[in-house]
Amino acid sequence: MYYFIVNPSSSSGKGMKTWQTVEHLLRSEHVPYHVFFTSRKKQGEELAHMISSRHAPCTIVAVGGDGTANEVISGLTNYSQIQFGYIPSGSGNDLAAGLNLKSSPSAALQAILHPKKVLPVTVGCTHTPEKTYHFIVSSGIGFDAAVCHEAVNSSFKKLLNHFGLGKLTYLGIALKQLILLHSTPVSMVLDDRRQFEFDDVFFIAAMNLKYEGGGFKFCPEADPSDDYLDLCLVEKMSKLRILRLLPTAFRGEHVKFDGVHIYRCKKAVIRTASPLAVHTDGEKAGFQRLVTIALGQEKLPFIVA
Ligand SMILES: Nc1ncnc2c1ncn2[C@@H]1O[C@H](COP(=O)(O)OP(=O)(O)OP(=O)(O)O)[C@@H](O)[C@H]1O
Repeated sequence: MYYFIVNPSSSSGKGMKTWQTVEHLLRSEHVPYHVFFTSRKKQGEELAHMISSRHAPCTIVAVGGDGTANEVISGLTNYSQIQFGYIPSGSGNDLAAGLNLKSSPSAALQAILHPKKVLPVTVGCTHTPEKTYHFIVSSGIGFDAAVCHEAVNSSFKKLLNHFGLGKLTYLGIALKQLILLHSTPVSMVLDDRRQFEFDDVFFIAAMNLKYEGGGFKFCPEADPSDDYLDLCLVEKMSKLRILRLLPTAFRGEHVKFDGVHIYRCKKAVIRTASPLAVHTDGEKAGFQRLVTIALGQEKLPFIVA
């Protein structure tokens, strides 16, 4: 049985149109399915938990943006008994880009109905003193997270989505956030043994996939099935230099800049001198001075082709 969890309001209403296309195809192929629509935050997580604990074995499909995929994945249990599918209809769509998923709803659905490749994907966990959050794309602290915090309720995002340009939201807000940008001392321990101290850091992005923020290829070598997180740490530099760096990050060429460091680890403990914004898959995870970002143990069977 196929269970669909649909965020109708993703990408400013595009989610409903995407679902209508998908439903038409399901009916024309006489595929048995159940559909649930989310109407508020966190409902995707609750639905995913209910379906995976009561109805496995089954295929669970999220229809929406990266935030919806994040909620559904956060709620899933019984990984060995389910297959996860994703039909992108969001603003940024970094998850689809990172896994090379089909972007058209009909092609994405065909891949889910007739899977040729199911990738065992490791899900990440960001532990804060209050709560543990999950992520599949990335989790970050500092500048990139401040951009995500603003993008979540942005009317600019709604406007750009209206013209099919939602991806540019993050770049636009990033340019604005540059004005507010500040750095902080950071101490970081990787895998309980490699210790680093930095005087001034703008942000750290822990990447399971290559892209975040609507296409910034912060960790060009990130691979969701390799059991490692790739970290991109950007030290303080002039704002003019950041302005030059950001566009190169779309091609992953920012790694050549002095002050940009790439690490690979299974666990990162990050302490900052002042509280900084934290995100998981673009969703808010508060302001924190201490986070532990790590990969989980289990692998989620993710239909990728
Ligand atoms: N019916 C709803 N109305 C408003 N918000 C919803 C609804 N259902 C879910 N949400 C919330 O909307 C948030 C954003 O949704 P989603 O990520 O799918 O779309 P998006 O923001 O357009 O895309 P992206 O994350 O790729 O930028 C999710 O965190 C989810 O909790």
